Amino acid sequence: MTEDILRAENVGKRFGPVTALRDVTLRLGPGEVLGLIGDNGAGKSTLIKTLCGFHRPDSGRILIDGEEVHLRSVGHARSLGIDTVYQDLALVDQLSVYHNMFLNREVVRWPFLRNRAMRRLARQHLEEIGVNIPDVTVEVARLSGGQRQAIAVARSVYSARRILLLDEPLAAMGAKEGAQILNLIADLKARGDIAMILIVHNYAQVLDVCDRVNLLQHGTITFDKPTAETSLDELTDLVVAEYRRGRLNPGVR
Ligand SMILES: Nc1ncnc2c1ncn2[C@@H]1O[C@H](COP(=O)(O)OP(=O)(O)OP(=O)(O)O)[C@@H](O)[C@H]1O
Repeated sequence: MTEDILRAENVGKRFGPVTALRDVTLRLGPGEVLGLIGDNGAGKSTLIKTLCGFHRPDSGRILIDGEEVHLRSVGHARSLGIDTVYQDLALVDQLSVYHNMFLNREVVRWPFLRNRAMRRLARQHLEEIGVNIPDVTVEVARLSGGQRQAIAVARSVYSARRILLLDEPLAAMGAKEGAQILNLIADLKARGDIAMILIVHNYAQVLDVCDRVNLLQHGTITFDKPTAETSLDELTDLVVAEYRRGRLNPGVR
């Protein structure tokens, strides 16, 4: 069996009285695309933020290539090859599109930033993925939600080296932009050298682009199957059943 590139074992995370993650065990194989689904508040974002070094787990452990790591920060995780696209984006509103695309990895010929090169590369990257931003020098504050999302995804896709975590990359996207991002994820997957975990609410999209799917319920993974062995009906039934149970037994957290 190939070794998992990323693994969480019995990870727990609490926020005061709320148990956001309970005994989460998750694995990600090299080049694999894992879809993470679950109800609102199930703990999906908390799990991504724990795997990318933003939150420290209260219990359990995280392993990269079979070796336990203690992620100290997002920067530390990035240095180990884990890049993230957050739900709440982390673009700098006052900076231009191209500056945002190269944030923290500016093209420099010491001591000067190579603005012209960054503008050209930003234009080229966006064009390659079919995202239409007419002017890469405008501040991102002036762009639509979908365009901002596209820039955040494009930025990570071009800098990702081993593991890319995407928290709802398709939120705030129109159908066309969403399809472009899905194509981009499919292209990256075809390259075969980047493993991804993807939070997506649309199960048809999960089945389209992911190799395996995990369902998170009340902070625990309760379902883990290759997408080839499941269906839209099964995924929908799981969530409807959970919804019924949750409404009948509130406070199970
Ligand atoms: N920083 C925080 N402080 C306190 N509670 C938090 C914090 N982050 C998350 N939570 C709580 O942890 C639980 C899981 O939240 P999380 O955002 O991980 O869920 P989610 O599955 O990503 O939901 P959604 O699909 O709505 O984004 C929720 O009850 C949430 O209120």
